[in-house]
Amino acid sequence: MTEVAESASGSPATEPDEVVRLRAVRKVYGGPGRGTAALDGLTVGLPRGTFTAVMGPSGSGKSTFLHCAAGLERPTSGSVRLDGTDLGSLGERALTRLRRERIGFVFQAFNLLPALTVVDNVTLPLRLAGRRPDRGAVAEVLERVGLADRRRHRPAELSGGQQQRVAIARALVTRPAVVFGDEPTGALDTGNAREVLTLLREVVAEEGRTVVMVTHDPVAAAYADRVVFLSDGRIAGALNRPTSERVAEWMTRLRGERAPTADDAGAAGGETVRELW
Ligand SMILES: Nc1ncnc2c1ncn2[C@@H]1O[C@H](COP(=O)(O)OP(=O)(O)OP(=O)(O)O)[C@@H](O)[C@H]1O
Repeated sequence: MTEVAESASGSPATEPDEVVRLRAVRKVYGGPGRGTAALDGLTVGLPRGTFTAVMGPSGSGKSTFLHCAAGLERPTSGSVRLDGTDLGSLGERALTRLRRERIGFVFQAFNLLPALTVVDNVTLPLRLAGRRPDRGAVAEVLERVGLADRRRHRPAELSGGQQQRVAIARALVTRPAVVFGDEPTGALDTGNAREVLTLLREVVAEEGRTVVMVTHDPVAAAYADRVVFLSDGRIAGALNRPTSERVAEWMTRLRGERAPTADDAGAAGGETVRELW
């Protein structure tokens, strides 16, 4: 986890190297002035080389956050920077190119093409981007996800956990600035989920990749360096070095009548929003 060095004045001496920065992001479906805001002025930064889990009650804005951060949806107002690029300044084609080249996605459904072999599924994003897959890089990524001996298999010949590892290899093969996961373990049994989460942890710890994962599962969230909690489209708080028990406590409070207070954050070993952002 990147720590921000404090100067004598108490302000950060150096900015953490942030891969993603959302500033005052608001997203209103159905147009401004109508409906409620799925994101309501959200400001958050995600340091490079960290694993962040995003949690919150149903409807709190997790998917909308992920979609805005990854350039899949445009905010109604506010800004999103990804790896130094202001996404709002990009037209549709440039945004599509940035998504292909700088972002990896892993979803709950593995979204593999059934007719293609493992290696062809993994290299698809490169080929779509008009790049020739580098054999060494592909072999390396298959080795990383433990599927070097399955390269000629088709998805139907693999377990769910193996299929999700193919999807992770596909997300990693472009060496993206950030990998976004939307419930990546939601369709897996406990053992396969643990394998996939361990793999995500390893690519962060050993390769310095940045992973951001939406999850409903406190056990999954405990694999992250930090859990960011959303409530009603806002940041409700965050936990560094989370345990599943503390994450579950936070979720219980967030599902209750009131949002956690600074006292709750202290009691749960968490940090208040002000301390983090
Ligand atoms: N395309 C859409 N059109 C209209 N409203 C939407 C759309 N997508 C999301 N919303 C609304 O925005 C709010 C936030 O939704 P979002 O899917 O981001 O929440 P979530 O935390 O991911 O929920 P869940 O855990 O149930 O998946 C909800 O009130 C939802 O109904």
